[in-house]
Amino acid sequence: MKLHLSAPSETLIKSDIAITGSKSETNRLLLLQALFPAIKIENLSNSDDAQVMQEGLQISSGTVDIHHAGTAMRFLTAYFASQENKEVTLTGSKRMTERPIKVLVDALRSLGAEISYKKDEGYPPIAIKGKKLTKTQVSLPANISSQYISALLLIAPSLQNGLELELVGKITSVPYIKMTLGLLSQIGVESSFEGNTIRVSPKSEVVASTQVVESDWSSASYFYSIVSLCEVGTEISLSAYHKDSLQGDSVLQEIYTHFGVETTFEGHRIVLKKVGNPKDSSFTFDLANAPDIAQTIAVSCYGLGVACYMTGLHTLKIKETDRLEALKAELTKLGASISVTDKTLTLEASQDFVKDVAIDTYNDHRMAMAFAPLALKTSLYFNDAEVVSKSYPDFWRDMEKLKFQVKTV
Ligand SMILES: O=C(O)C1=C[C@@H](OP(=O)(O)O)[C@@H](O)[C@H](O)C1
Ligand SMILES: C=C(OP(=O)(O)O)C(=O)O
Repeated sequence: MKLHLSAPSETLIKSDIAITGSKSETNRLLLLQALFPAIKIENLSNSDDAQVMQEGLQISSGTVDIHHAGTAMRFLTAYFASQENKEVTLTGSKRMTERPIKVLVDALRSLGAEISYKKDEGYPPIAIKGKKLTKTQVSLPANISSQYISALLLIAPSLQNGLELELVGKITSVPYIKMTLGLLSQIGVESSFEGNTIRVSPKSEVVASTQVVESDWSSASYFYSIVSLCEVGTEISLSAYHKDSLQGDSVLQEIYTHFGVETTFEGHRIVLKKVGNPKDSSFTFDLANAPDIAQTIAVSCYGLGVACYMTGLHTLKIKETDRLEALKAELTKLGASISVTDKTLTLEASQDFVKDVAIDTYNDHRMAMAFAPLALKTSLYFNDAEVVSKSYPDFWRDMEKLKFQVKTV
């Protein structure tokens, strides 16, 4: 589906949007629910990634296709490896077969798991014969993806003696590890995270509880970007959020103050208000703790005509696409001066927006959604605009609620 997107006729926006549950929290809780059926979940993410996770958890044998969902791939690998009577092949989209899984497979094998590669060593598809995992200690590199660590932590309470993880190297995407431990704590599982060691206690059953998923902060990022590019006075409210979020992307509240966006809580709604212009002409951000909002911020900076230098982007190359190269290609088409390394991005200040560029989305939901706010500066086309469903199926409908003109072409 190709879309044409142009700005609302009025760029002083006042609107309310409801966002569904965090896909990261949802996919963790779905796995925990499979291990501990006393858990009930509310405000589930309606994303494709949560859907494939739910479907995957129903299967006991045969092939599970998790499409583009990184968390589902990694979390289900650990789950099936620890389930004695299940035997599956886990596969996914072409891109998924290029996203590394060796660190997790090695760690699970060292715990006693039986996993083999069906094609390329180190990458999906993988065949898993579930087994009772009896070892209790494992050491793994922590600088490639935190999802490997979260996957092990999620199955840890179901192992007879719990698990001790030794994290080697610089730990990346730390808030996602803390989110996993936070959710374990919410269901009554004890853990500790000191230095490079994480310990999780075993738990044979949990007390029945209803876990209400907080809405997705990564999805909120696109509205932060929109508000930053609108007139002073613009106000968008989003539901439902907490001040004490488990999601690292809630750092948006702080980051967007630099671009004149103020966040206030009204009960469980956040109100994003444009109160002024960017405080500087050049910004530096380290996004090692919040990699999923890098694209949003880069495009906001371009739209605002400010320069930015971003570090901590080493995980971007192995996500839905090589996000650094994709950002470079699409921003360059729009007229930007941008350079990237394998972990940084440098954008020069400029405000020359080429009109009606067709943004390529590279099977990456965040490429589409991150560029959409730029329609406030110049009209754009989006190729394969349906990619948004990976995390936010209602995205284009919500853009229409804000009175953006969304036309299928
Ligand atoms: O655990 C999670 O839910 C996630 C962890 C992050 O991945 P990395 O740890 O690979 O950076 C993030 O990019 C991804 O969207 C979701
Ligand atoms: C990187 C992402 O997802 P995943 O790794 O779970 O595919 C994302 O949603 O930005």
